[in-house]
Amino acid sequence: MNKWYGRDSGLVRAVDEVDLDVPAGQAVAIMGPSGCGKSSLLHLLGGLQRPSDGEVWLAGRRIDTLSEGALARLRRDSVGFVFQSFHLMDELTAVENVELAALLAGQSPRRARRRALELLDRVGLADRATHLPSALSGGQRQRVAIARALSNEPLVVLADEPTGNLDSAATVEVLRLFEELRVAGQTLVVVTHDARIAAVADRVISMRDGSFADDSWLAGTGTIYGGGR
Ligand SMILES: Nc1ncnc2c1ncn2[C@@H]1O[C@H](COP(=O)(O)OP(=O)(O)OP(=O)(O)O)[C@@H](O)[C@H]1O
Repeated sequence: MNKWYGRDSGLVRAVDEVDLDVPAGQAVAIMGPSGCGKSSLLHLLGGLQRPSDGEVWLAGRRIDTLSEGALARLRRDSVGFVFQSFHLMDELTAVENVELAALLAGQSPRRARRRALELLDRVGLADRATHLPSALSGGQRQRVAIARALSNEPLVVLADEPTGNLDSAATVEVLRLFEELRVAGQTLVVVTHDARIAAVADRVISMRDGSFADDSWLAGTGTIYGGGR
């Protein structure tokens, strides 16, 4: 698939002829210098952007041709997003942030609350459930964001520089969580500059100028991304 921005002499080939299969349960780290297309690729995988050319298949379903509404539902119900700057709602407590995502994904209020509390417990923040994000450390905020990303039981968690704003100790906390998710069989795609995250991934892809310069894994049968060709 391709993602181009601009045109003519201003054309940027942000994602250039990339062919990616990700089997269920694989933890993938995408690395590479600034501007090589990592975020653009992640946005294509999450249905946040459409490819300029080519197809995106998620769990056997072609997603790049979905309507805006269907794409929004797919993101809400099937994808967990984690961002560098957390993107929590400042006026909601930790548990409310997680709960809201579960409610939006269609869970009943009672189930959404129970699931939110379970997830906060899973990320080690049961005792911070009623704190506002402003009363949490960066690492704690990112762990709330990871709990939120899991609230819809996503097919895949997509993370864009999840430790980019964290100090070393907080990075280790988040690293430990990703490792737990990987062991639990959660499919993960993480864009990162952090070699420590890459070290716990099953597969490391290095990008250069929109293409894969290196891929530590030899493609087999695709079941999460790919499989549509
Ligand atoms: N909306 C846009 N319009 C025009 N060009 C864009 C747009 N988004 C990204 N680009 C360009 O596409 C290329 C890839 O950008 P992208 O953000 O995917 O790279 P990245 O590897 O994630 O970078 P970083 O590590 O700095 O976040 C860059 O040259 C960037 O300037």
